[in-house]
Amino acid sequence: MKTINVVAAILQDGNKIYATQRGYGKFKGFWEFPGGKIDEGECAYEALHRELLEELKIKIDIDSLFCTLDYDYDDFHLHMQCFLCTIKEGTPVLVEHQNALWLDAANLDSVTWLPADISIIEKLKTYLTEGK
Ligand SMILES: Nc1nc2c([nH]c(=O)n2[C@@H]2O[C@H](COP(=O)(O)OP(=O)(O)OP(=O)(O)O)[C@@H](O)[C@H]2O)c(=O)[nH]1
Repeated sequence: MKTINVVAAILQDGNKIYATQRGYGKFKGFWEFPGGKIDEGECAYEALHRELLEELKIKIDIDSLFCTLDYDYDDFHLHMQCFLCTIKEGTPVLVEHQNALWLDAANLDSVTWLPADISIIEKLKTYLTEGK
């Protein structure tokens, strides 16, 4: 099975995280962290800066790696690196996504996350409530 390497931004503003809703494709309507595939020749950081500029028209600061994740979808293996980030410049504009929400720990379960993201959500709740 082919592996795709993806980077995702866990955008933080105080105790809230930015969730975006996919606007196209097989998982249209599911919620995710903004980001996308690492292109050939790019490092993870370059890919994340590029994706956030393309998808949301924002410049970000990448603060730290929150987690890496491996997940088997039916047709590919996902390897995803998730970074804690903050917005450096701009206000998000939804170029590809159909909706977006700032969610705190109590509301993280109020949307339907992509299957691979469910394990991150549990970890994020602990991080947001206990700071670890
Ligand atoms: N961005 C993002 N992708 C995720 C998450 N969780 C998850 O399973 N994925 C999967 O990772 C892949 C990322 O691809 P993408 O479609 O966002 O990437 P892209 O913008 O480079 O793609 P495209 O232009 O080829 O559609 C998708 O298959 C998506 O379902 C997540 O939280 N954020």
